Amino acid sequence: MPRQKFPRFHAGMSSNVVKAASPLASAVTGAMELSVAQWLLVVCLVAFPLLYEWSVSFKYFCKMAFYNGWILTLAILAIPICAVRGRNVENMKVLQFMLLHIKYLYGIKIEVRGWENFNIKEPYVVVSNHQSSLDLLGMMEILPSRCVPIAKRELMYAGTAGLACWLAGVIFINRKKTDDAISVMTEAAETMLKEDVRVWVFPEGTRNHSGSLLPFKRGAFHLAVKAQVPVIPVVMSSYKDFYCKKERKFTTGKCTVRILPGVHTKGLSSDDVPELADRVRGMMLEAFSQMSSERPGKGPGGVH
Ligand SMILES: CCCCCCCCCCCCCCCCC(=O)SCCNC(=O)CCNC(=O)[C@H](O)C(C)(C)COP(=O)(O)OP(=O)(O)OC[C@H]1O[C@@H](n2cnc3c(N)ncnc32)[C@H](O)[C@@H]1OP(=O)(O)O
Ligand SMILES: CCCCCCCC/C=C\CCCCCCCC(=O)OC[C@@H](O)COP(=O)(O)O
Repeated sequence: MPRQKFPRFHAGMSSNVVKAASPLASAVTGAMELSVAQWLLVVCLVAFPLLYEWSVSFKYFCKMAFYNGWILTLAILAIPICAVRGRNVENMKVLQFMLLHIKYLYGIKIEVRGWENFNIKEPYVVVSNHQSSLDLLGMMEILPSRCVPIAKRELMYAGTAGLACWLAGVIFINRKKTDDAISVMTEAAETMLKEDVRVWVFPEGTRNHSGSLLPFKRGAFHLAVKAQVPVIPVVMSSYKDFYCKKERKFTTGKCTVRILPGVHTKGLSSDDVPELADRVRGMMLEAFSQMSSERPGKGPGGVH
């Protein structure tokens, strides 16, 4: 004879009794039924917002991780769209369009001054200061049409972002091999004229958040002199009020981007490059200090 199976209702019955008795006890019983994984999830869901609001560093890491992760994700969408055209500077418009909203996500207000200085039909070289990877926001705000940045070669290997950059015609240079970098930039001078392309260079050659400008590398100026095209300096104001890598600070804030009048290079030769580079750096430093002193409640001493 098959053994009769009795429904095992004892546990259920007792919990029903408890549930009826008190909602608190019911919650406790419910919690006791959670698996370890569910417990971990609950702890994370509670701890994350608390930690995010309480710790400035945690907030900084989350915001930076999301910034990079979001760009890598957007690049997944951008790649097939760009791939239709193949490697083409027009693809930079796709990247620009897809990146423009990020400033809203981060509550960064960008004010642009000097738009009229970009009203030049011929190709030119844009040179700008380089504080952090957040420069991408200011860059995308004003990027002229058919303009490609020069970037360190390592960026090409940054997963989907690297591929998207390559498809958009970003010029990669190997900073460890000066001769290679120079020959890539010499080729760029020819391409600028032949294909009506503008080039964006960070003449400091690396990120610098010291509150001033590093000495300029000369590649951008050789490039402009070789192509005999103007150099247009662009200055992004200090991020210090809302972003500081050292202090792990990243809040909302405002950045001013100033496009300065172009500096002509017609008739200049490579001998004139050091003087040209110094002159442009002087203009940018002056604009940078001026913008810093305009910050509400801050004198020029506010910049370190
Ligand atoms: C929706 C999805 C989106 C996904 C992705 C989104 C991304 C969107 C795209 C955005 C990309 C943004 C990328 C930003 C990345 C920024 C960077 O990577 S910055 C770092 C790279 N850039 C630079 O380094 C540019 C500035 N550097 C230079 O110009 C340098 O001069 C150099 C050419 C790299 C060489 O540097 P170095 O080796 O340090 O040597 P120098 O001392 O500067 O020069 C030595 C010597 O050579 C002369 N010289 C330099 N350049 C030239 C030249 N073109 N022609 C001739 N001669 C040159 C120089 O004058 C020196 O000689 P001198 O006698 O001492 O004067
Ligand atoms: C599967 C591989 C995953 C790789 C993950 C890489 C994460 C990067 C993700 C997104 C890239 C965002 C593009 C940001 C563009 C800005 C680049 C930038 O600012 O480069 C710094 C360079 O100018 C100077 O470098 P150094 O200061 O000399 O150092």
